[in-house]
Amino acid sequence: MSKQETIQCAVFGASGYSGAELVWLLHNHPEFTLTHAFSSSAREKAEPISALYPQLSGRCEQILQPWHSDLLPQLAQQVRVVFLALPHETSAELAPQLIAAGLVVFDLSGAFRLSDAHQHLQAYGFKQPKLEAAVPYGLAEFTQLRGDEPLIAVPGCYPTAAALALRPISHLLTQYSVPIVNAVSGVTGAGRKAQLHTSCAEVSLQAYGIASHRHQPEMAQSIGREVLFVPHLGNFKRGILATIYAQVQAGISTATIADSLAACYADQPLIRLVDTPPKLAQVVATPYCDIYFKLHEQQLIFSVAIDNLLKGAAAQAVQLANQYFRLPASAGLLNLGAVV
Ligand SMILES: NC(=O)C1=CN([C@@H]2O[C@H](COP(=O)(O)OP(=O)(O)OC[C@H]3O[C@@H](n4cnc5c(N)ncnc54)[C@H](OP(=O)(O)O)[C@@H]3O)[C@@H](O)[C@H]2O)C=CC1
Ligand SMILES: CC(=O)N[C@@H](CCC(=O)OP(=O)(O)O)C(=O)O
Repeated sequence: MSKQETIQCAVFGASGYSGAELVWLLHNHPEFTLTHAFSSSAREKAEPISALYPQLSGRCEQILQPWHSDLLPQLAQQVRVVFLALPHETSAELAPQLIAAGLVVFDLSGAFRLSDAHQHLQAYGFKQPKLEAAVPYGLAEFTQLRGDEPLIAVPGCYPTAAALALRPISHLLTQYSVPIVNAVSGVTGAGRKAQLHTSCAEVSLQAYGIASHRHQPEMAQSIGREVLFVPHLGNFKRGILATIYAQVQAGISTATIADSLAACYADQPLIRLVDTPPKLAQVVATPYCDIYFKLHEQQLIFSVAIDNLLKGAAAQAVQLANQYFRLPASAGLLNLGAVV
């Protein structure tokens, strides 16, 4: 494919953490060309993304521009695909306009992840816009995109880690097992906007949102059974380490679990089944999800690691776009490092 024939795309929320990672991935992608990067605080004066992220100086000088709805007809002519790395409610408002203009939207927010409108309202505090077609929930390893969907909901960071461990073995759990997901995230999970309680110097490893986080219903929907979720915030920059406990049926062996995971992920290049509990350092700045498990009597324990901004956000979105356009799952995702 010559550069002329690449797929033109745009990023909204490009000044934010997930948006900046998207810009970097798309800037380097062999089959996509990033033509527009929007940021709500971009001034009329053109400013390159390297003004916000100096580590990109000389490597990516993508201009950040402000968005006005007047730009939509022109954008729809120039671009096929749009990635939204925006607050949930902003995505909910913008995505229907982009779809109506004929664009394909990969939404990194939670605006369209929950299929139950009441659950969505409870979790997010605003009504989900009604769309004509059902929105696929894009846990990449478990989603078959046809390539004609107008909107794809990219899963949340914590639910990605939990579901990649639990989905392949869910049928081996006891009927009433309610898996417990304890996960620790770095502060980039809270986004770039400065807030005292997520500032690295203020944070000291702490649980929050116990059994009430909006990702709990998302995990339950993805896994197909109730879960108990306890997120924690750690004073490190990026990465999620999830420890997951679930009860398997009597007689299930280590080999059965290993075989289920191996069969499920045999052709999935971004899942690594590992023999020792993963360290965050081995996934940070990579698009991988590393999964380790141990069976102790009937208790199955997983240790799972992802980079929240990559496999938990930008890299998974690009992986889904790869699938949408029939490209290899890992196209443009390996050997790049990260921005933030
Ligand atoms: N951080 C993470 O680990 C993950 C994040 N996500 C989701 O991705 C999305 C982006 O998150 P993240 O990158 O962390 O967030 P950031 O806070 O880092 O960035 C948010 C972006 O949205 C823009 N923005 C904020 N308010 C508005 C508005 N009213 N109108 C238009 N643009 C606006 C900001 O632009 P500006 O600053 O220029 O105004 C910024 O570019 C969220 O929906 C989040 O839930 C999903 C998975 C993981
Ligand atoms: C550490 C931290 O604050 N993490 C965020 C979750 C990450 C995120 O942005 O949420 P989505 O995946 O739903 O988009 C939180 O708990 O709200």
